[in-house]
Amino acid sequence: MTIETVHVDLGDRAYDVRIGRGLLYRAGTEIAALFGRRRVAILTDENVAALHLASLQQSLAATGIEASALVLPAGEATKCWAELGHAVEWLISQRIERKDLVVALGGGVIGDLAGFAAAILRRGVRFVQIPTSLLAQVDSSVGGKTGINSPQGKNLIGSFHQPGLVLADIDVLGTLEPRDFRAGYGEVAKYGLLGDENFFDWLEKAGPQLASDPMALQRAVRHSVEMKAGIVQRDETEQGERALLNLGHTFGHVLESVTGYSDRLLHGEGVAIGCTLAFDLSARMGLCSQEAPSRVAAHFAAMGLPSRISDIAGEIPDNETLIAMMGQDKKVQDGKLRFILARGIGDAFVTDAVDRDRLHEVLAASRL
Ligand SMILES: NC(=O)c1ccc[n+]([C@@H]2O[C@H](COP(=O)([O-])OP(=O)(O)OC[C@H]3O[C@@H](n4cnc5c(N)ncnc54)[C@H](O)[C@@H]3O)[C@@H](O)[C@H]2O)c1
Ligand SMILES: O=C(O)C(=O)C[C@@H](O)[C@H](O)[C@H](O)COP(=O)(O)O
Ligand SMILES: [Zn+2]
Repeated sequence: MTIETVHVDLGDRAYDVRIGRGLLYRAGTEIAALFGRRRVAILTDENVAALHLASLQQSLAATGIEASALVLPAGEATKCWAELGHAVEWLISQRIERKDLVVALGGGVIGDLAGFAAAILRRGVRFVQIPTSLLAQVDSSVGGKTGINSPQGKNLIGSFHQPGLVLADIDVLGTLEPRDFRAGYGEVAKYGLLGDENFFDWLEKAGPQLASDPMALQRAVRHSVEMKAGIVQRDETEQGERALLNLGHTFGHVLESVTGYSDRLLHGEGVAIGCTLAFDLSARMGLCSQEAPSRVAAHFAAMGLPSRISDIAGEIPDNETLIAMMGQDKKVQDGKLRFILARGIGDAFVTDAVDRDRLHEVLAASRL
């Protein structure tokens, strides 16, 4: 299987996303070819470090690149002020200069935190994404959204800072825990739901085999990255079309916040529930057929993903509280909630014309 390249054309911030097998072992060569032998500071988490850090370090050393590494705790709670401060102070202590490289080796948590650390260190240091989770390969490593969470809302602190290179090695996905693989799949399905019904049709057949079929997996990663790159190229800072990538997230982010950014609900699981709720809301508002939300929920169930609020263990605050918390969403304009709704599978759009009664109905039905 070949290594494929998706180019993200952002003018002087353009970069390549390289996708294929064995890329971790080629990281030193790929990085040296593009940036020369600059010093590298790797940020990673404890799970990824145990499995993949040595391979990256060997690859860099073999190319004559000097690298040091900081290992952070694994999990969503790491996207916080304390760990950001820890990472930035460590990078300063390593005397990382603007033209050196911060390398994010990990899932979306590490990518978001490392990218934000690189954005604010010395007002901007170059960085490379080496995404190791399915979610990070198909979504978070591309597009330059970086940041951390606030107890008041998800990703409320951050900046746009594009990577200079993304290396997505399909082989490293083989060590993911099944639950983390499934959660990442939530974002894969999102692409079909927001803009490509043919892709969703294919996923309905190929999805259950993805984890054991590297060719199908690479196709899913490449297609997702192509879709994201296209949207980001047209709307880098989310003035319009990019908000489509937020399908399911108005619901999902609030559910992540109220579950304390914990293992009770992973980001991709929140996206799966949120996408189902967005389709249910669309159907109740007469925008799409009643079959569409059933098809979405059935596919997530077939993939072992949750699709209802009642699938989350433990207490969830009442609907008034959830809707009040949606007021912190970054898509809010002039105090008005904006949602991504759909006319059908693969046909999403952004709107502030949301029927509050139907919103209550959707949330209530999802708890049954
Ligand atoms: N910036 C963006 O555009 C964007 C897009 C989507 C999601 N996100 C963010 O990404 C985060 C979720 O990312 P995630 O699902 O990757 O979570 P994560 O980074 O917590 O990774 C999930 C788990 O998998 C482990 N892991 C990662 N790679 C592994 C591997 N190869 N083998 C074994 N274990 C591995 C991690 O240690 C962790 O325990 C959320 O914070 C979300 O907000 C950002
Ligand atoms: O890249 C984007 O744009 C996205 O919205 C991708 C989402 O999957 C991702 O979770 C993103 O971090 C959410 O953005 P936010 O601005 O709502 O925090
Ligand atoms: Zn997401």
